[in-house]
Parts: sequence; C-alpha cells; structure tokens
Amino acid sequence: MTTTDFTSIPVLDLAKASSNKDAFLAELQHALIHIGFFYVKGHGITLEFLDNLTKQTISYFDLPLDDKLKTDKIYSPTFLGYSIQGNEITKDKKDNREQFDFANELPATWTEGRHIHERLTGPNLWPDEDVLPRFRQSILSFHSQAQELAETLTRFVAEALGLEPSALLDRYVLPNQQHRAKLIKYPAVDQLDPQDGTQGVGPHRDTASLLTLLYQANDLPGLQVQNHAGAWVDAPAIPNTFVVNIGTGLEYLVQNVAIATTHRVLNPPPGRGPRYSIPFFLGARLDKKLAPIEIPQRILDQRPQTVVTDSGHQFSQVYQNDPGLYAVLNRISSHRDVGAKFYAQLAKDHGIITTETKTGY
Ligand SMILES: O=C(O)CCC(=O)C(=O)O
Ligand SMILES: [Fe+2]
Repeated sequence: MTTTDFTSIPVLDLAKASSNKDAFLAELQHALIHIGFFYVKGHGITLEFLDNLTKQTISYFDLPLDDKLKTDKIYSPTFLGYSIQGNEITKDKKDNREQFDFANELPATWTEGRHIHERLTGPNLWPDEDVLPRFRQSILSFHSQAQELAETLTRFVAEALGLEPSALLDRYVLPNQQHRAKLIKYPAVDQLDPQDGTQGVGPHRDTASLLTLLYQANDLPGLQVQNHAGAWVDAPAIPNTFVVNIGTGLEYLVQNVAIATTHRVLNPPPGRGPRYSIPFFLGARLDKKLAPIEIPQRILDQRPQTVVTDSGHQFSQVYQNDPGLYAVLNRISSHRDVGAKFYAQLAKDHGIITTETKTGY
C-alpha cells in the first residue's frame, strides 16, 4: 500500500504539449493520479484579458448591495446569480464568501414532467449594462475561453490515462450543455465577525464536473489542497496560471484513477484586503446514468490505495444512479433559500432543508 504525500502542486506548461508531448503527458499522468491538482501555464489566454477580468470582478463586488441583489440567485431556479456572504453552507458551516455564478447563455426549457436537472439550465442574471459597462461581454468571453482551454486539457487528460483524446468529451459532455463558473470574493478576517471563523469555503470536492480551472485573480493566500495523507498544502497564486483540479464526475468515470482532491479556502489574513478568484467547472452530462470507462491495466495499477479526506461524500450513491438528481441536490444543499423556493418537495424528500450537510462547490 502506498500513500502519496505531496507537499506542493506541480506547474505544467501547455506549450510543452506541442514541443515534447510524451514528457507533457507523463507529467500530467502523475498529477492526475497522485495529486489531483496542477497549475497550467502557457495556456494562451492573454494577461491583458485576465487583468481586465480582474478589474470587472472587483467592480462587480464594489457595486452597491442593492444592485448586486437585483441579480440574486433567489430569482432563478438555475442557481445562477449573486449570493451574499454567509448564504452558502459547506460541511455544516457558513462560507465567508460572496459570489456571482454564471454560465454560457442558454434558454430555460424545463417544464413539469421533464427531468429535474433541466431546471438548472437557463439564462444568467446580469447587472444593467449602464451600471457595469462591458461586464457581460467580458464574463461571457472568459467563459468561452475557459471552456475551450478545459476541453483541450480534457483531451490531454484522456491521453494521459491511456485513452483516445476524445474518449471523455465525446461521450460524457454534450455540445449544448451548460457549464457553470463564478466570481468569488473572500473578505480578509478583519472584515468578518470573529464568530464567523475563517472558512472562506469549507473542505469539499468539486461535484459532478470533469475539470475545474481556477484563476486566482489577485495575489492573496487562502487556497489549500488536502494531500492523500490528510495534510493541507498551500496553492499560492502564480501569475498568469490557472489551477486545475479534478471533479467527482471525472474521478467516477475513470474508476478513481484520477483523484477529485479535497480543497478549501481560508479567508485572507487581517489587513490584506479581499481575495478574488474565478473558477470554471467543465461539467459532465447530467441526462443519463454514466458508466465508468475501461482504463488500461498499467494505469489502474498506479491507483492510490488510500486517500484521506475531510470532505463529506454526501449523495455519492445518487451520482452513480442519477447524476442529474445529484447535481440538483448539491445545489439545494449549498443554497438552501433557492432550494426552499423552487425545490421544496425534493429538498424535504432528501432531508436537506432540515439537516445541514453538504459537499460540492
Ligand atoms: O476560490 C478558490 O480558490 C476555490 C474555490 C472552490 O474551490 C470552489 O468554488 O469550488
Ligand atoms: Fe472547489
């Protein structure tokens, strides 16, 4: 039995995928199996674009609360839109973060009788253009660039695990699927009520997705990754990189050979101001039961035997039987007010409104 005990997160250079593909795939394979996290540089999204995105993110959170509340999640069963600090729960505790969830623009199509996961799909809630000029345009441009990068990486992930490049994308991601992303602000601890603690977001694994790309938009500490022996490892901001990690969807599909590693965020230390981050989640399709893929034995043999995690594994059985229901339950569990308004019966049936537990992003 081996317990891999990483102490830092590797940096992979996407440019190397062209210049020395075998070496790139070997590094990627190691990161997938033994760490579940890596940074990617050489990703092709320009620094100028990312700097502007950071400015837009800060401008959004700096809006008067009334303007942000006009985009509140409570107005939509999609769970897209704004959530005020303290509204989200992870592992029984309130998260000290403010968020704006967004996705590629798709119309709402769910009607009574259709599968409940379709109710998660629908348009974004945007602040007025005159309140925040060019915000919508920047955010949607980020979304499409992040999606393209995530798809490129997913092809390499398949190859690194001994599969055809299209093995994951062609079968497990739909072309017209909605992928979620968010802008996040974590206030420094001196801006919090002392009894709120320092949980920016509690220990969790990213649920139902294949890959997460995270842009750490300013240079403040907070993100920590749990190694397989259970210790917390810092993942500091590295300029012009994305942090990439694996979701429980990919982990399940590849028979736990790539690990959906647990992570958390601590609020920044006093006097440092807020931390901003922007994750993009490449989702796996939610419309049918997913069967794990056949993986070459030489890869399976490297699978870690023991992975210690502080994250709960709520609903994991549901994921195997019905990924769409699982995704909805996780959203309800994180955002109880939206759940109570649009999914009251489901929340009750699964004991979510009365008992406070949650996994997921
Ligand atoms: O903000 C971060 O650094 C991580 C956020 C995260 O893990 C999530 O939202 O799933
Ligand atoms: Fe996460």
